[in-house]
Amino acid sequence: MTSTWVGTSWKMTKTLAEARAFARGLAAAEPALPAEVQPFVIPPATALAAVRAELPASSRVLVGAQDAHWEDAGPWTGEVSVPQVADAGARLVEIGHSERREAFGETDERIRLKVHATLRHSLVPLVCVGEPAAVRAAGGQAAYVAAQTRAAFDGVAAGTRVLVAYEPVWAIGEGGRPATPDDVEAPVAAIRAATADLDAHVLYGGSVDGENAPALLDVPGVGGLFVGRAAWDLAGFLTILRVAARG
Ligand SMILES: O=C(CO)COP(=O)(O)O
Repeated sequence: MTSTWVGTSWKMTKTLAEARAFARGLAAAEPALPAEVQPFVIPPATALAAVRAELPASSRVLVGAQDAHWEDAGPWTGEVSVPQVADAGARLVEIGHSERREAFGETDERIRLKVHATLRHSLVPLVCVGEPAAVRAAGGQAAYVAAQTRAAFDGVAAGTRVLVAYEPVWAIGEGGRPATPDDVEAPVAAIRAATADLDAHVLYGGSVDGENAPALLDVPGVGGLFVGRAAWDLAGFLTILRVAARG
């Protein structure tokens, strides 16, 4: 995976009409997008199939799910499984975002099970790791993300293709402080060491925008960006895709 990966999770935003409009616009812009950038979009589950349907069959844009259960089917009210999101058009499954770890009790063990479920169905896991502010204040960030990464990929076969997003919790969302390249370098090196036997591609996420994107992409070991708010409108996403190609 040598290209620069640039994607957005819409989290819990967008109606179907808004999702379709974004996807139509992205499809129209795609022929002019830089070939060295691999775009991806992670809509809410309600819009997954619609976004995929708006993109041409030949589109390079990959669509992902924000989460998926570790079992293939069964009495799990409110959940969706990997086969279901694959059926809706997902090629990626985001797993272990800090919002899910914090608000929905996502544990390292569940994340590991979800990684294995994703791989069982030949989708690519996008595992999010990142330290909370208190861990950063104590200087423990590299060890913390290395442990999260090792736990997530425990038992995964050597050479397996995976994505990891380094997303420090204190850098994400409203009130987040964007990480500096210095903040990012050691944790990314730790993630890369923890995935040395895998075909891993490491992204940075947390308050990315068109201004800070080039410097973050220059950090050794960073192979892309995972963007929330700044890419929720199409113009913002296209800006970051173009900036990433220039880096
Ligand atoms: O959590 C993120 C991507 O998963 C980042 O969100 P923001 O870019 O809105 O800080």
